[in-house]
Amino acid sequence: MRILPEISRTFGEYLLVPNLTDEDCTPGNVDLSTPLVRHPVGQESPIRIATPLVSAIMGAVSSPQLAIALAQVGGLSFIHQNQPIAEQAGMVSAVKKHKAGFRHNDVNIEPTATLGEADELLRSTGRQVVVVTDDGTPSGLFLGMITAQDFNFHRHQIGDAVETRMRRGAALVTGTPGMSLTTANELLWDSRQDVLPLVGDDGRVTALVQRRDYELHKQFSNETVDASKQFRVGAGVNTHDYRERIPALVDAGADVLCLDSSDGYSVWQKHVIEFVRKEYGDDVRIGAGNVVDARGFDYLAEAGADFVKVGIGGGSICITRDQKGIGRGQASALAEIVTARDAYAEETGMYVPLCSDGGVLHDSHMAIAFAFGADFLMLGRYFARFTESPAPLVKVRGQALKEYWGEGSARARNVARYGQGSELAFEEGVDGYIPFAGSLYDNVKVTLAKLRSTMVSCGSTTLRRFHDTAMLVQVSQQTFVQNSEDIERNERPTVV
Ligand SMILES: NC(=O)C1=CN([C@@H]2O[C@H](COP(=O)(O)OP(=O)(O)OC[C@H]3O[C@@H](n4cnc5c(N)ncnc54)[C@H](O)[C@@H]3O)[C@@H](O)[C@H]2O)C=CC1
Ligand SMILES: O=c1[nH]c(=O)c2[nH+]cn([C@@H]3O[C@H](COP(=O)(O)O)[C@@H](O)[C@H]3O)c2[nH]1
Ligand SMILES: [K+]
Repeated sequence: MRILPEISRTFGEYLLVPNLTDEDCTPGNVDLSTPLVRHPVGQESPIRIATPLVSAIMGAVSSPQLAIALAQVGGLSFIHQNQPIAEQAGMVSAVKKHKAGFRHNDVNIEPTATLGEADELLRSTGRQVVVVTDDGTPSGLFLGMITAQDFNFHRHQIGDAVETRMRRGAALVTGTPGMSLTTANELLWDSRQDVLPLVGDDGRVTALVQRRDYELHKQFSNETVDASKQFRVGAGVNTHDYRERIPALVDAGADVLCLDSSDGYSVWQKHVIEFVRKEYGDDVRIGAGNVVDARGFDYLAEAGADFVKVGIGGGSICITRDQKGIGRGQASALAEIVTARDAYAEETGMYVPLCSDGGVLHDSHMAIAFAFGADFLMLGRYFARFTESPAPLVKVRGQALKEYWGEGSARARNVARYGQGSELAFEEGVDGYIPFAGSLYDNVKVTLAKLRSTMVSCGSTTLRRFHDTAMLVQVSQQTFVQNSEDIERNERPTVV
């Protein structure tokens, strides 16, 4: 037995002390881009992301819709692996089919369906338009489009047919498959339509170009896309069915894989990385974890992991520390592993990025994690709160909430991992609710503005410099209560 000579610390126990801010150090000059996968020191990582945030490998968090939104703002999602292989591969390919600027046509309805059904489809998918095809499928013949502006239940009956209100194909301006995005956008603006369908010679819709996407593209010019302008997407894998799951995900177009486990310091993870290298060389990138000390990092880096994920028991839905008694404060774990990462880079010439996973409760914790030296952050609770997450939105006593459950909870039905048949021996996660926070686009914008502002106060315009020069101080509990304890909060609505 050995006891580490330290107290295990979390993000909330630290504050940053500002450094000198000079004329060039402005929020507009801050570059938040970061390497995602291993690369020789001094060279570019083969995959970089402009926004250093990735969504957790969780059923309540990472769906195609969230993955597309997050890629639009420069981050990356990891589609969860706690589902049949074909379903996960289907989600990956749904993201890949969504070329930036060109939306995959996947929400369709028959002309004889009711306006009530069209309304439900618009709401449940969060889309602006439903494409009407003769058989209601994406491969049916294009007949027209229906949007929320085309009907109103004060004027029209819920049971009226879609064909009574849809805009007919003949009256719409359409584009042709293969046209450039610039041409398509020109047509869209000339037509004054919100959506331009691209219709092939066979009368089928291949893609949609939306005005909202154009505006988003202008707003977020740092989309995470591959060489053919398709959004990048990651996928979780496990150490059990990887021989079948990995080839299916690679075929579906996954850009990067990540082992999803509470404990990555195992020979099982080494076997999976070896499998990937043998089958695909460096063409397929795979992150590994989670670990909480330098031994775990060195083992996975040596095994060839493309990035290493840090964090055991720090997640908002985690009960691993109670159930198994394993874990470590996220700040302490990161501090040790950052040193190991830099030593490994020095010795081998290979930089293996670190992902800090879990435990971000406030936006300020993100800044602390980057100051400690994380290359990017994986977030569960943060993204589950948004409109785009797959978690159901519910109302409890008038408050809008999103459901959020851990991958180790009974709800996730992650029974295979324990190798104990259909009985889940014990739970390792919570199944609960968190306050609904609105759209990912609005929230990420505010979060990144805060991060830029913190970095400016600390005199840094890059994450690396921020880490190299950050001065952190450990605080007493009293520091947080002292300045607001006798103020009654004025409950004005705020952006979370
Ligand atoms: N980050 C965290 O603190 C935590 C995360 N979770 C999440 O819960 C989910 C499940 O995680 P785990 O329970 O760690 O799943 P896991 O599948 O990695 O491990 C479950 C058990 O199976 C064993 N095992 C793994 N591969 C094996 C193989 N090929 N042959 C024989 N035995 C093997 C492991 O040693 C372990 O005892 C993941 O989504 C994870 O992210 C759960 C708890 C904590
Ligand atoms: O103890 C746990 N039981 C679970 O059921 C569970 N599910 C996910 N995770 C881990 O938590 C991370 C997300 O954490 P946050 O919500 O704090 O962002 C995730 O990224 C995971 O690392 C779990 N941990
Ligand atoms: K272990």
